Amino acid sequence: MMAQYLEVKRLHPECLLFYRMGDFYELFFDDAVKAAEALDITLTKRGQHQGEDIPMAGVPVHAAEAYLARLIRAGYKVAIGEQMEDPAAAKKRGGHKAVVKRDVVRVVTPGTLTEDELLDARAHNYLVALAEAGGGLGLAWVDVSTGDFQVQSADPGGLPAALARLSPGEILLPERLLQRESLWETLNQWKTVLSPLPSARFDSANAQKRLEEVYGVKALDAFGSFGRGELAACGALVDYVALTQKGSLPHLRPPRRIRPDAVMEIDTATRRNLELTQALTGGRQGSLLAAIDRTVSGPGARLLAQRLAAPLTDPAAIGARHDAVGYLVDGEGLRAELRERLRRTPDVERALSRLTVGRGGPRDLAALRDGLGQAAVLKGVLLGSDGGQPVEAPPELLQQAATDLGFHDTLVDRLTRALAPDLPALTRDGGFIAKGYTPELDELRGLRDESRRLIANLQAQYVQKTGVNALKIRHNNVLGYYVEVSPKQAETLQNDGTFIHRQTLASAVRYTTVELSELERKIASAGEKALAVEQQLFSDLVGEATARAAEIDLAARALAELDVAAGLAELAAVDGWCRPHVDDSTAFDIRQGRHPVVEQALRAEDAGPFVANDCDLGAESRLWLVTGPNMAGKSTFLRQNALIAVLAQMGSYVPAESAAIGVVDRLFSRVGAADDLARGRSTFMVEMVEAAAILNQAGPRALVILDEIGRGTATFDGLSIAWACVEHLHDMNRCRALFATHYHELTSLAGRLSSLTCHTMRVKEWQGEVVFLHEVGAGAADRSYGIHVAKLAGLPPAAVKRAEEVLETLEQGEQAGTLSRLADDLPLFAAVQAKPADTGAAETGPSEAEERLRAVNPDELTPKQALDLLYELRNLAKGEG
Ligand SMILES: Nc1ncnc2c1ncn2[C@@H]1O[C@H](COP(=O)(O)OP(=O)(O)OP(=O)(O)O)[C@@H](O)[C@H]1O
Repeated sequence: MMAQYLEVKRLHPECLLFYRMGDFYELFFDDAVKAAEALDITLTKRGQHQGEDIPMAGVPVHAAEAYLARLIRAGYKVAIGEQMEDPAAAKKRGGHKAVVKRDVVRVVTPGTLTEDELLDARAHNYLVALAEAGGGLGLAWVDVSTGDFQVQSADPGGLPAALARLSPGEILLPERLLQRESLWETLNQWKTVLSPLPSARFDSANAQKRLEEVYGVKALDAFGSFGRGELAACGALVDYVALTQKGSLPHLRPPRRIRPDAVMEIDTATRRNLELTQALTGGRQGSLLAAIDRTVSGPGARLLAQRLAAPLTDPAAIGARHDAVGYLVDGEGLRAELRERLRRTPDVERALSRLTVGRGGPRDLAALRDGLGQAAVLKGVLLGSDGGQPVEAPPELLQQAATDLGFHDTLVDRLTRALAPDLPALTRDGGFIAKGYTPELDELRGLRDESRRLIANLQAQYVQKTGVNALKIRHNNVLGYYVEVSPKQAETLQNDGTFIHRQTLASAVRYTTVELSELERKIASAGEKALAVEQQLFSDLVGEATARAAEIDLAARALAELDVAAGLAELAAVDGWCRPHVDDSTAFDIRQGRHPVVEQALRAEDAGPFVANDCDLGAESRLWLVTGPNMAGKSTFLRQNALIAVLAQMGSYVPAESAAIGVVDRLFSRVGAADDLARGRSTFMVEMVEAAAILNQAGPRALVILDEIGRGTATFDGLSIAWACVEHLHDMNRCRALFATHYHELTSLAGRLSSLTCHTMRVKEWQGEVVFLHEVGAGAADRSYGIHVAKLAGLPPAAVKRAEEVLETLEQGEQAGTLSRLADDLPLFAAVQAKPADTGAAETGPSEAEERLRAVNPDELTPKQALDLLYELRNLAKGEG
């Protein structure tokens, strides 16, 4: 047996091997040690290998799913090694020593799950493949549980944002890409989900053949024109799915090619900062997704999350989504009806996928029956053909959904007639085919039930014959059916030739009879035959359903589309959101915008109304400098505008009175400071890396949100960096931007930079207290009120008083110092010079730092070199000071 084990294990070295032994899956050697630790189960030993004890751990088969889930979550892959024959068959083959044949029937990996128990109903689980061929990178992804299959080209620069958008469960890549320096940083972020494979598996020519074979086409052109990198990625993906499912490929839609510029590019840091699908605290709670999700089905929730993660850039496509939402905002009755029905619609996508890989059960067929049944009704509701209110014709997207819902009457009807009212989860024990569906099954079942009645008759007959009233016919798994009497009564039966003795216990004596054995045989064979018939009917039904996989899948997607549109419409109608106008301009004019998450939080806490604010980043005021005290709402204001852009472009209405937005192609945000200790970076370093990414990449269609850049370092450093960033954004990037800062000195830039305008969060001082109005007004703040916030936070009175004294002294000093002159000169350099000027060093000719600076050509510097230079300059300045 060990030899067999080692052979199976040799073929799956990267997996933990679940080796089936009777009612348990056993793990041996290192696998046992790892599993025992991850699952908190006992580590024992069994036998010896090369003179050493073999460590062993096991999980019961009936509870294996739960253990699997935990191992997958802990990042393991698991190969399931099943017994491929009956132990009796093995014995027949080779006597007592024969080992039951075993083979791996499936490899469970984080990216290839299909079971509901292992998946989150409301989130996609993407398996991603990254490949390189013909000098380009290709990125393909598939959700095996739904068959959604897409592909795009990528470059090392755009890869981080694409991966952040997909948030993969598992990433396949050729081993050699692990060594690629330009990808190292990106891949390192995802290292827990990487599955490196031999590079030969990513061959684009093989991939093409493989895909043509899978989709039964002669050329792939019908699906789009794919680059070689894209082909290689698709091929590797399909191969891996087939390999892990051991040949039974689930239904996969033909790969859909996405143009990288068809979606708004949002990098990892921005997604995190804006809490799009996950709050900073980790969960979904508190994220934008949670705040806008009014969907009522799993597929709807998944599609919503997918859309939020990938807002569009094509105004026409965005407008089409707005049309669908708008139609359902107006049609209140229709919306209510759709949502009520969708709520009762099961997850057709995932049921279909399980059925196609041969892992489905009777309940999955029922899901198709109910889901497709609802689809037919929904179609009628949508097109007004159900006798409801005639409404104006639905917009294109909803028309398309109605068409895609299709006609499935025959299948639904068949399933309705075939399935029993109460369904078991598994086909194993039968009992899922309805009475009356086939005469053959009814007859076998009748025979089985009839035989049971015959047994009761027989018992009555024996009671009469023997005069023993307590005589019973019973059944157990060892003896089968038997006649049982108490030892006292046994004598009566002993003398009757009919009864053949089987067993004597302290409390009972058991017999069989020829008639009883005969009946038993009949019952067993009727039961067996009935089960076989049921299982055959099951696979017929599954075959019938999977033959229509493409149409069913289309209907499933249409259901999700309807759920998303109706959910967004519900949100817009109830919370008073407006339809944004999105076009190709560079406008950004939000009137009375609100932050959806903060607004909901305030409402939940009954903490007063949310104050709406305007934001117009038109050509004259592309760059807004927002100052204001702590706690006045700067961050909220900045984020709300970014979120409104995301919502508008994903196809949702927005929390505002009106919104006109020229398509944003890239969104950047640097909000708040967070350490990244795992990667050995300080808060300041993280901040600078993110700022560098923005200044290097933001083009004229980008939207940039910068909150308190530079606050993680000494005042002068910070101010200088912030200053330089504002100038760079204004002159070089020329994008729409909101820049919040505590450095009031920056407001003096307004005079020099034509498209920069200053705004401030208004506060009122009232009876010595500060009241935050959360209102954005023109102008600049004159004070930070930091000490006021410290007081609110409960800093001891003595410390507050002392802080006020220190502030007063500092403010007097500042007026006399060089700082106030800062705005008059070339600003960044003035800050660097501030210290030497104090000590009179400036009079002795250009300093070393100045010399160094003159030798620099900023346009040729990489961000890293710029940062190094900054440190160098500071050290020089320190030396000179
Ligand atoms: N427009 C608004 N209407 C009502 N309440 C608001 C508004 N904006 C912000 N608030 C409230 O004020 C709190 C602080 O807001 P926010 O964090 O945006 O302030 P901030 O100015 O960025 O502060 P800091 O400078 O300390 O980071 C929020 O948690 C919210 O409760």
